[in-house]
Amino acid sequence: MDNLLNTINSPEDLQKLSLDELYELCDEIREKIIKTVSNNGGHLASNLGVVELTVALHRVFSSKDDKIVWDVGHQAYTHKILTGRRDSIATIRTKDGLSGYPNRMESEYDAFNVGHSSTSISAAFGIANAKLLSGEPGHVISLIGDGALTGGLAYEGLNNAGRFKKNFIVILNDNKMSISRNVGSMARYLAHIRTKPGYFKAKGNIESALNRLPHVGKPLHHFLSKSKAALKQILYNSTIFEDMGFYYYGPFDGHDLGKLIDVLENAKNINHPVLLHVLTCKGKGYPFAEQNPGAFHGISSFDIKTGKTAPAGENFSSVFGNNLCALANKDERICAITAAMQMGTGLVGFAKQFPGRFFDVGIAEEHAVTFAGGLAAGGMLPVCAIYSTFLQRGYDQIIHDAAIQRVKVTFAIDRAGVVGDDGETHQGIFDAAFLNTVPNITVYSPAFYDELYTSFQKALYECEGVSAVRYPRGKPMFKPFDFVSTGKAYDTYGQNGADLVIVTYGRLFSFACKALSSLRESGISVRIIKLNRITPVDTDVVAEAAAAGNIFFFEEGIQQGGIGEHFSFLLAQSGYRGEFRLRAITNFVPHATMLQSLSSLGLDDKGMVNMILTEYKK
Ligand SMILES: Cc1ncc(C[n+]2csc(CCOP(=O)(O)OP(=O)(O)O)c2C)c(N)n1
Ligand SMILES: CC(=O)[C@@H](O)[C@H](O)COP(=O)(O)O
Ligand SMILES: [Mg+2]
Repeated sequence: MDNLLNTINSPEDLQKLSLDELYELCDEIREKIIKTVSNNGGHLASNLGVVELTVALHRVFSSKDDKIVWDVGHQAYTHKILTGRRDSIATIRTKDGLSGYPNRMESEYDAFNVGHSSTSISAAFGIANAKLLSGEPGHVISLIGDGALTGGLAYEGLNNAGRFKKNFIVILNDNKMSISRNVGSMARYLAHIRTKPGYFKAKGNIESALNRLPHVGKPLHHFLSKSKAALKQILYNSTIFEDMGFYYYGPFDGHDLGKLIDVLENAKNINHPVLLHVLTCKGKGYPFAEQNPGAFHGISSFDIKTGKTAPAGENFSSVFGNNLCALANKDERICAITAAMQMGTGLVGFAKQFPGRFFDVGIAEEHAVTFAGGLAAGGMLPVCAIYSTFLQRGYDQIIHDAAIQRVKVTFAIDRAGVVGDDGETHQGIFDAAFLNTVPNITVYSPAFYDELYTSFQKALYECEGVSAVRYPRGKPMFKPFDFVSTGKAYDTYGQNGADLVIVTYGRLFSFACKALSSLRESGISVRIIKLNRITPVDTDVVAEAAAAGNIFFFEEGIQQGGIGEHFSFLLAQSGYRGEFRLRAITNFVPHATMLQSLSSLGLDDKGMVNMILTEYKK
C-alpha cells in the first residue's frame, strides 16, 4: 500500500513527514521500484541503493531553486517518483513512457540529460557557474558513483571545480561496485578511507574549529590562513579530494536518513566546494539484489519471489566471448580490454581463462583505446570490447593513438545499432559513420554468428592497422535457409537481373529478406546485396549495385556521413545515373523495444516494403 507515497505529489510534500514516516516512505518507494523493474526491466540494484539518499536530498534542497545532477542517471527512479512521476513510473523504459534516465524534456526537475558516465561534476559545475553569472539563487549538487569516479572526465570536473569560491556539492555514492566489482587504484583508495573512518572523520571538527578563527586584518588574515593550511597538514591526512580543493566529509552511512539530512543541511551552508562521501549498499532491501548486485544492475523482467529472469541463452556478446577464448588459446598475443563492461561484452569467461591477458580498465573508454594502442605498439594483439555508444568517447584516441600509430588494434563493437529500452543516450547508431572517417580502418558488420567468427579471424589476421567488428545487442534475426555467408566483403541473395536492388548490412539483411518475399507477391523482384565489410566498401559491389539501375539502401545507423551516403557518393563517382533511395536514421532514437524502434524508423520489413511500393519507379 502506498499510503504515504500517495500523499507525495511534489518534493515539497516531504516536509510534512516525520523521520519515521520518511523511513516508511522509503519502504514504499522500494516496493514500487522492485515491482516496476520486475515488469519492465531496468536498473534495479543501483536504484535500491539510493532511496534514502534521494529522499534526504529532496527533503533538504529546494526543488524550485536547487539542481541535482545525476551521474549515469540509471539510479534516478526515486527522484522520478518524488518529482511528479509516481503514477507514470510504471511506463518507464517503454515506448512513449518515462525514460530510464533523467531527461530535461521529460521534467523540469531533471537538470541534465544523462546515460553515459562521469559527466555530473562537469555539468553541475557548469550549472553552478551559470547561476553565478545570471544571479540565480540555488545550490547545485552532483551525485556520482564510485564506478563513475573511475572515468577521467570526473577528474577534469573536480580539477576545475576545486577552486570555486561558492557552495558546490559533490556526493560520492560509494557502494564498492561499478556494474561488476569496482576496479583500480581509486577503488582501493576509497576502500582505505572506508576502513579508517576515524582517521578522516576528525577533520570535520578540526575544520569547523579552524573556520571559527576570528576575523582579523589583512596581513594577520594571510598569516592565519597559511598557518591554517599548515596546521591542517599536520593534524590530519588529507584526502585526494581535499588536495584538489574540496572540503571532504565522511564516510557516512547512506541509509541513515537522519544523519544524511543533517549532513546535507550542513553542507548547504559551506561557502566552498564540498565532497560528501556516502556509503550505500547496492541492491539494498531486496536480498537477491544485495547478494548479487551485478546481476541486478541492469536486468530484464523477473519474478519477485525467486529473483529469476527468463533464461537469456546465447547472444552476440557471449558468442564473441567464446570466439575470443578460442582464438586466445591459439595465440598468446591476444589480450582483451573492457571499460567496466565485463559482463555485458561477454568477457567473463575470458577473464577467468586468461587473467593475465584480461584488462578491466574501469569506465575509461578513452584510456582503453590508448592503452590498446600501447599494447599493440608493444607487440600484443589487443581486442578492445566496447559498446558502440561508449566508443563515441574514444574517437580521438582511435585516430591519434591507434590509426596514426599504424598499430594493430581490433575493436569489438557491441550494441551496434538500435539497443531498445535504454533509449537516446545508448543507441549504437553513430559508429559506422564516425569510423568511416578514419583513414585505413576496416569495419565488418556481421549479421550471424558464423559471420561474427569469420569477421574476427579477418580483423585479427588479414587486416592491417585498425579494424572493427560491430554487432547488435541480443541474437541474430531470421536467416533464410538458402542463404550462405561466403566470408567475402559482400554477399548477395535473390535473383540476378531483379527489378531492384536492396543494399544493406548487419541485421537489416533479415528484414530485407522478408521484404523480398512480400514484394514478390506484389510482382516486384528484388536482389539483396549484403555488405559484410562496410569500410572500405568493395569496389565491385558498387558496380554490381549500379548494374540494377534501381537501388534502395537501408541503414540502421545515422544517415549523415553514414555508409549509405558514402555509397551514393561512390555511385556518383562511378558515373551512375540511375535511381538511388536511402533510408537511414536522421535523429536521436527514443526508448522502445528494438523492434518497435526499427518499425517507427521504417527499417523493418514492413517499412522497407512500404517505401519500395511508394517510391519504386520501373
Ligand atoms: C561512458 C560509459 N561507459 C560505461 C557505461 C556503463 N555503465 C553504466 S552504470 C555503470 C557502473 C556505474 O557504477 P557507479 O557509478 O558506481 O554506480 P552504481 O551502479 O554502483 O550505483 C557502467 C559501467 C556508461 N553508462 N557510460
Ligand atoms: C546504465 C548503463 O549504461 C548500462 O547499465 C546499460 O544500461 C547496459 O546496457 P545493456 O543492458 O545493453 O548491457
Ligand atoms: Mg557504485
